[in-house]
Parts: sequence; structure tokens; C-alpha cells
Amino acid sequence: MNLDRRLLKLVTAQPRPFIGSIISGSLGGAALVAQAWLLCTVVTILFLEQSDIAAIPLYLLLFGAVSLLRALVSWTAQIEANRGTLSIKKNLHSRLTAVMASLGPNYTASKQSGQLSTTILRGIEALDPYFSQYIPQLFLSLIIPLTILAAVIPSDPLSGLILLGTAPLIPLFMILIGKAAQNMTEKQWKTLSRMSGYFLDVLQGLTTLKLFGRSRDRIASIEQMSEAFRASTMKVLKIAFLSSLTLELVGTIGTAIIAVQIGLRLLAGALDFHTAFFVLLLTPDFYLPLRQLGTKFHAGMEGVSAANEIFPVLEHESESTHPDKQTSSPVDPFRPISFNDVCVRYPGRTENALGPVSFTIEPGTKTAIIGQSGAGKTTCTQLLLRFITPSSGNISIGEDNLQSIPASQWQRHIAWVSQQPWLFNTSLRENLLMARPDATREELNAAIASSGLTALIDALPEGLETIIGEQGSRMSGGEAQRLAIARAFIRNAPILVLDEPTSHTDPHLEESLQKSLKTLMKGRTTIVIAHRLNTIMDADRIIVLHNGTILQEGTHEELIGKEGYYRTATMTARETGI
Ligand SMILES: Nc1ncnc2c1ncn2[C@@H]1O[C@H](COP(=O)(O)OP(=O)(O)OP(=O)(O)O)[C@@H](O)[C@H]1O
Repeated sequence: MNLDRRLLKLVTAQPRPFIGSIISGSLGGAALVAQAWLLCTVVTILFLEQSDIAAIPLYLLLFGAVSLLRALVSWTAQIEANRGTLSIKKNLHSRLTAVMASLGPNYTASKQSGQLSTTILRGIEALDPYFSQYIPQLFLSLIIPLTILAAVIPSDPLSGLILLGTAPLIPLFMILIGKAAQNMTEKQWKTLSRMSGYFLDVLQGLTTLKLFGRSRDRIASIEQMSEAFRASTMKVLKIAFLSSLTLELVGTIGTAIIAVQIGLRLLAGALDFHTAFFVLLLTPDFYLPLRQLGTKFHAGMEGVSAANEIFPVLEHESESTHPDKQTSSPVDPFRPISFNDVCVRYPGRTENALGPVSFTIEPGTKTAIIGQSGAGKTTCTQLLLRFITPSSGNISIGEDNLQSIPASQWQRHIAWVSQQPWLFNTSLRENLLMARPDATREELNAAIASSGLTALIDALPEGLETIIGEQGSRMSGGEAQRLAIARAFIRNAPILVLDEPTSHTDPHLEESLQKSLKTLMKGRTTIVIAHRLNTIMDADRIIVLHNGTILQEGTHEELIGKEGYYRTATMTARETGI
């Protein structure tokens, strides 16, 4: 019956609007019975008992009042259901975004972005008809037939028995059809998610696809996926139509049986006109809510399929925040940061990406981490940024375990400049202020000057208000790097993590960026992933990583004096000029 325990829990967490909706719907059921009774009475008086004709205006007045009440309660029922649904959607939306924000980029990177956005946006939207229509209808399809039965059985037990005997056929068919349809709805949902992910992937990689001449292949794959989606949607729709047809059939046959037996008994004089008309009027309304439930059955299935996508993401809620284990007292970031036997093993990997490693970063110093590709450098910075957690061992700041500090509180003390800074499709000003929205105009201007962006901004007709395009598409690589450095100046955090931002730039630009970075690093604890060895000679400590473990560590002078990776790499760099 598409009753998902996880979804029902959302209803019971804020039951008031739904209870309001169900009470209003039940009042509507009672009003329906009263309407039928009044109508029958008026018709009976008009045609058969004209001696009571004086009472007709009163009955008509009552009929009008009951009709008004019925309209009012159905409107209230819908409003209340919508209110409850909106609040559930809002709650789910913020829970999902909070989970993703707190699990960080490592979680979102492990999923297809299109798939995630389908889960968040379409998934939550799919729950709208589930809560606003399916759930209230489910209750109404129980309450209204019971109310009608309660009115019919005392007047005409035989008709009551027929109604009672045919009604369960509708939910029975619904369950049987629903079992077959659920798998198909889930398949349809998965195809849509996959298609969204694939489509976004193609859009983002369009330049690469064009250059490799592969865009047509991808378009063909999208067409294939769309076709698969069309086919699975048609299957679901076929089942939905089949279920509607079956339910209509049961309703129609039930109504016909009642009509025939009432007609025969009326002709034989075994039933009075008022009762016969009353039962006949109520019979279609007896089946109506059950038939309506059939038409909303698809909404119910979609809701359960959406829940199957949404709840696995929400399961991470408990991992993303540990309020009980975390202290929220202010953190002093200007203390030694120690990696103590830290190991990291990514899910699905058999080997550690890092560790065990132990080292200490003294406050106010510059630590460079170098090593071949895949050595574990980025993993170290991800740990520091609290995007991932050690599989074993721990990182401490002074006396405190880093894990005991809420991630958001810790991240406030860090500025991060990566090789490919993420720029948003908004103005330059907004992109800069993302680092610290309350930065003053003077701080903003100083950051722009220190990162060498003044000339660029002065040359733009709209200056800081210029929209820079998706992922900064209207900026050059060097300008994007400057913007990232300017953000770090604005952030003004005591800890600076640099995934060497100048490694892919030309020597002239590199020199200029290095100058800005030097100013930025002053007085801060800096951890830099270095790709060009000439930029780290002045580091207080150089850590050489190899296959996740520390191969060498020391200052440039210490390391250059010893045989090993650092000396060989430095010599090669000098020879090749890299
Ligand atoms: N999210 C992830 N899931 C699974 N494995 C990962 C993930 N991120 C990194 N790895 C693996 O962990 C190891 C270390 O990766 P890491 O990115 O830390 O290396 P790196 O030294 O920064 O490399 P590079 O210089 O090429 O950026 C690699 O073998 C990599 O394949």
C-alpha cells in the first residue's frame, strides 16, 4: 500500500496539519451523508408525501448549509495537507543540504552530481503528491466508506453487506498491481537519476568531447538513455492505467449490483423509496474515495521510490555531526598541529592512501609536503581541512583532538587556495566576499591590491560587479588564481593551506603570484603542497611523502645534503628548469 515507515515517521514528527486534514476530510464524509439524506427527503416529500411540503424550505436551507460546510471542510483538508507537506519538504531539504555540506566534497565527489541534484530536487518534489494527496486520500478511503456504511447498514442491511463485500476488492487489486508496479517505478527513477548525472557530465565536459570528436557518441548515449526512460515510463503508465481500469470496474460493478437489487426490491414493494434513493445516491460516493486512491496510487509509488533515494543520503546524518562528542568552546588555532600515526584508507581500496604518518606543524611556520603523484599529499590537506577523517590515529591541535572540534568551527580558521579554485557564476565582488561576507570595503580593496587584481578590475566596465561566468569561464587561469589568493587575504585566517596554486602557470605569472603568496603567508601557519621545488626552499620543514609514508623530512639545506628523493628531484628540476 506504499506505506513507507520512514515517510510515515516524517508525518508523525509533525502530525497536526495531517490530523487537521483527516478530521476535515471525515467531516466532509459526514456532510456527504447528510446531503444525500436531505436530498432524498426533499425528493420524497415532493413526489410522495406532499402533506409535509411546508418543511421543504427548511430542508433546502439545511441542504445549502451542509453543502457550504462540505466545501469548506474539503478546502481546509487540502490546505492543511499542503501545509504539512511544505513543512516536511522544507525540513528534508535543509537536512539533505546540511548532510552534504557537513560530509563535504569527498562525499559529493563519490556520487554523480546530476544524480545528487535529482535526489534533492526531484526526489523532494516527488514527495509532494505523496504527502499532500496520497496519505490524506489513504485515510479518507477508509473513513468515508466506513461513514457511508454506518449510514447504509441501519437503513438497508442487504445493500450494506454488498458494499462491505465488494469494497475490499479495490485495495486487494491495488496491492496486487502495486507489487508489480513498484519495481518498475524504482527502475524508472534510477534511469532518470542516471540520465541526469550523465547529462550533467556531458555538459561539463563538452569542450573535451568536442576536441576529441566524441560529442556525437555521447549524444547517441543520451538518446539511448532517454529511450530507456521513455520505455520505463510507459511501463509504469500502463500499470497505472491498468490499476485505474480495474478499480473503476470494481466500482462500476458494485454500483450496478446495488442498483439492480434495489430496483427489484423497490418494484416488489420490499423497500421504501426514501431508503432506496438514499442508498443509491450514496453508493457511487462509497467507491469514489477508493477509486481516487487508485488514481493517486502512482503518486504513492513515486514517493516510496524517491524515499529509497533520499534516505540513504540521510543515513549519513549521524556521521556528519557528533554534537555529543564535540566541544563548541573557542579554539586557539595558533598551536602545534600534530599528525599522530594517522592512516587513511578510502572506501573500496585495499591499501592505505596515507600512513601511518606522524609529524608536527609548529604555529607560524611554513611546511611543504612534496612527493610523486598519488603519494598522499592531497589526502594530508583533506585531513587538515576536515573533509575526511583518519581511518586510524588522530590529529591534534595543542592538547585538543581535531575530531572533537566541530568541523565548521575549525574551518573558520583556515584559508585554502587550491590549484583549480571554484568560482561561482556571480559577480567578482560576491566571489571574493564568499571568503568572509562581512569584510569591509578597505579589506576588500587591500586583498585585491595584494593579489594583483587591481588592473584587471579597473579595466572591466562593470568593475567588481562583473559576472564571471560558470566556474569563472570569463576569466583566465591566472586571473582565477589571483582571485583565489584574494579570497585567502579576505579570509584572513591563521592557517593557510595551499595546494600549490602556481604550479601550472608561466614563469612570469608565477613570480608575480609567488610575491602575493609570500605576503599572504606572513605570520600564518602555512601548509603547502609543492609541485615546483624552487618555491619551497625557504620552508621551515619539508616532508617528502612516498606511497603514503614519510620518506624524508627536514629543511632544504638538510635534505639537499643527503642522498635521496629530495636531492635527486631538486637536481633534475634544476637541469630541466621545472
Ligand atoms: N576519494 C578517493 N577515493 C579513493 N581513492 C582516493 C581518493 N582520493 C585519493 N585516492 C587515492 O589515494 C592515493 C593518494 O591520493 P592523493 O590525492 O592524496 O595523492 P597526491 O599526492 O595528492 O597526488 P597528486 O600529486 O597527483 O595530486 C592515490 O592512490 C589516490 O588514487
